[in-house]
Amino acid sequence: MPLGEVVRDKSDSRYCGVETEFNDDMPQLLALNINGGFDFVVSPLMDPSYRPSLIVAGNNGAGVPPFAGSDLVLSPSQWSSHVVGKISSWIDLDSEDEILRKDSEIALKEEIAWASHLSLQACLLPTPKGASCANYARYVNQILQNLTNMQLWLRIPLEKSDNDAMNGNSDHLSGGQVDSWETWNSFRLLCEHHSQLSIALDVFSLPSSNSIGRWFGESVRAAIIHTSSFLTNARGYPCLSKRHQKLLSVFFNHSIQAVVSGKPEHSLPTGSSELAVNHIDGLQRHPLRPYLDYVAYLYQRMDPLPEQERFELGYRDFLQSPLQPLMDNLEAQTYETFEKDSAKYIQYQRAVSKALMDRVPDEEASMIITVLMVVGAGRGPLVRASLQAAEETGRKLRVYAVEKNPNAIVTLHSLVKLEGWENMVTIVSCDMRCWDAPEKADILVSELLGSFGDNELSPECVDGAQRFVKPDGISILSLYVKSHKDLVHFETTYVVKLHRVFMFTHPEYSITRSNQQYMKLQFKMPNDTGSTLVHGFAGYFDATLYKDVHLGIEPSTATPNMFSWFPIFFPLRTPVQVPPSSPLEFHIWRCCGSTKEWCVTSPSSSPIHNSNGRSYWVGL
Ligand SMILES: C[S@@+](CC[C@H](N)C(=O)[O-])C[C@H]1O[C@@H](n2cnc3c(N)ncnc32)[C@H](O)[C@@H]1O
Repeated sequence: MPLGEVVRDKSDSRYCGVETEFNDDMPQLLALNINGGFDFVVSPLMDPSYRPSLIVAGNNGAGVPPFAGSDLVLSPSQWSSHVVGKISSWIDLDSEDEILRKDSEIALKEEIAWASHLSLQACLLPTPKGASCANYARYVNQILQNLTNMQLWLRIPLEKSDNDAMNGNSDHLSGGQVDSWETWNSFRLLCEHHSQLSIALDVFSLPSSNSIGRWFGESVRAAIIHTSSFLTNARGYPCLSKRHQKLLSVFFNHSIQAVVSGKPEHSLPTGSSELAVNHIDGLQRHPLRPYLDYVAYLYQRMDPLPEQERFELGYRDFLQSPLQPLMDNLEAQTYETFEKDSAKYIQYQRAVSKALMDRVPDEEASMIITVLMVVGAGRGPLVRASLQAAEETGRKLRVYAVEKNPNAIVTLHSLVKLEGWENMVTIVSCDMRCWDAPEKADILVSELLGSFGDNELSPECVDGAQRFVKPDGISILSLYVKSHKDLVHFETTYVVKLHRVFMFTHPEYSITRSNQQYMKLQFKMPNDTGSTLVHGFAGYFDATLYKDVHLGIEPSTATPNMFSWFPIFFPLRTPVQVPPSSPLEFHIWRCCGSTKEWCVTSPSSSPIHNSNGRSYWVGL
């Protein structure tokens, strides 16, 4: 699907389109570009000289808008897979000139209606012309209410002047400063963040990295790269600066497609193979082919997506309710997903091995039996990891597998039989908080962490189980911290440092530790970022299983290739706009039963979210 998600793969080249001029011979235009190697064309749908007022005045209302051919010139699948409609760029719905404004209103609706008739997947809307775009946004908003599947890509130049470099050609901000993000932000706010409104970024020279970073939190669908942005390499071929190259890789990583635009600006050296092969299968070589080849080269040289990221592709930016493993009984499918995450169990096995060696000296390995309890055993992967640790360290183990889900217990029983663990493993079908253990444990193994560490069943359930750990016993998980990061997008590597929020240790016998906690965090926006819109906060955890063996998803120390946990997202009901250099103050409370409440107090106050756990709580 040329206009669909870009799945990075060496065999997949469906990522690059081309912007074309008006051409009423659509079959020829398409053939030239598709045979020339492009995946889709961004093409005007209507003669650019058309103005509704002229037709109505001159033809007594009988005129037919001069569209690029009829719908019959291409097949429905060609229209929808290979054409992005480019809405006329003269359109200016906020013009002071009333005739132009009226013409713009009519033409915009006509062109969008035609594009819908053709079932195009997307239309490129022209860049808002002035500081005010209210009428343009009003019309687009009306259109969005009635669109079925089509996406509207608002064309926005990637530009932001530095504070001191006033740029006289600004059409966005007072005082001559340009920050095109502001234009986009105001437009999408007027359209209430409609999910079918997205962005096509026009890339010329590049602003600061911090300000570019904001765009990766937005729904950018295409990056339009102009031939004038290309440099010339030693062999005379077009190439991009290092910063542009890096930007393009990040675009590809965010499934943003490239579109080459403009006239060829590189006359290739005489005798080059490009010039020699100017006919392929009887067709003229595409004049923009060297630009496409260069973009293709950048795409192809990227490493293929790692297995884990491939697995996670379908989950990108998809909000899921956290699991409730105590209140609900998890399903087989969920356990199966956990069990595929071998990175997690390898860490547990390492931690149990270290604990066993600390607990039992080599000389006594054959005489001492260590009592290990897995609480929340599910279908047994931690039991298996523990037994493997015993085998690899030559220690003897007696395992209790405690699980409250009766369905998982069925699997545990058949696993024990199948693996011949009958003499080593006792299955206990019960809630760990009320189990009357027949003996005390040397090692307690648990894994009841949520994405934010404490937002599932730790620490409450694990606290409930520590009754049956020997006073000098070991808890594997022994410590976990949760950290916070402000966020505009799940994949954004954002510019502020992570902060530590809450910390829990196990076993915990101190009566002074309260599971109810409060933290105020202050983030400061860098001053070259421009304004940002904060939609919420991401939460991560990092856990020490035992000594130096850790497990976590906090990005700077994340356990490689582990996919059981995605970050948690604390949304803000209304996004908060944060000016550059301004502090962003966030408060979070951990209340009874791990319920969270949160709010922002600077630069402006939000309501307290999830007051009294009214919307989300963990059933304990
Ligand atoms: C996140 S799952 C992990 C399962 C298993 N350790 C794994 O890695 O696949 C947590 C398990 O703990 C169980 N559980 C939750 N609360 C429990 C409780 N209070 N007592 C016993 N089991 C509990 C759930 O039924 C679930 O099987």
